[in-house]
Amino acid sequence: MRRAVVFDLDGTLIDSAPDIHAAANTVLERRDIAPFTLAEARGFVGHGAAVFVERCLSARGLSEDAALQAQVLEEFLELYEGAVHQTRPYPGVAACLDALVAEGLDLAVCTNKPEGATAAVLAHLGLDRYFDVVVGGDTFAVRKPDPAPLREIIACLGAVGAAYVGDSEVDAETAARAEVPFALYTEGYRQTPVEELPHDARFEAFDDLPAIVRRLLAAG
Ligand SMILES: O=C(O)COP(=O)(O)O
Ligand SMILES: [Mg+2]
Repeated sequence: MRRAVVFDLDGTLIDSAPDIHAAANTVLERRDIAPFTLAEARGFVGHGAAVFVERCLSARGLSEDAALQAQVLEEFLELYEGAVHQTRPYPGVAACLDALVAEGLDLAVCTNKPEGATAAVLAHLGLDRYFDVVVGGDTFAVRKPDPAPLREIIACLGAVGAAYVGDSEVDAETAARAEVPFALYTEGYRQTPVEELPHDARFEAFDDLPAIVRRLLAAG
């Protein structure tokens, strides 16, 4: 009986906001558009690169300019794949993934980050070897919070039980719609108070996740 743990990426396995922030500001500054703080940029992450750029421009009153939006997105995506310099896994991530693999679980990633940037950062950090399936925001026609990518991953792994681990509003909604138990990592990019986000378990340290996963999979 195969069982799987599917992870969100940005704000869950890795703290990538500093690189996303730097890439965005580089593109905006080329056009004399005022840069954002790290906290502001972090708050725009969650629905993929296109929505991230839309949110940046809309915060500067530039949401009506479709041509500008397309150019900024194109330049942002060019920088995004190499945006790995400041990105780090959260503390305890590798040891946690080792422990889950040792328990015989299949691991996968379901992120809204573009597929190319996802592959690049996972390889850069040596995390790619853990995952049997990796789905990005542009892998399918739909992305989270549509439940289809998560469901597709679980079907593709042939898993009879699964848990989803993520940090955000998007992840909580995805898990609920896919009817998959959800563990919320509380140290990521969520904007909503923890109590207001539906979750089956929550954790602030990756050391605690193997026991949580065991409990969620036993209950499912
Ligand atoms: O890149 C994003 O907007 C979100 O990425 P995530 O789904 O891994 O949190
Ligand atoms: Mg996330």
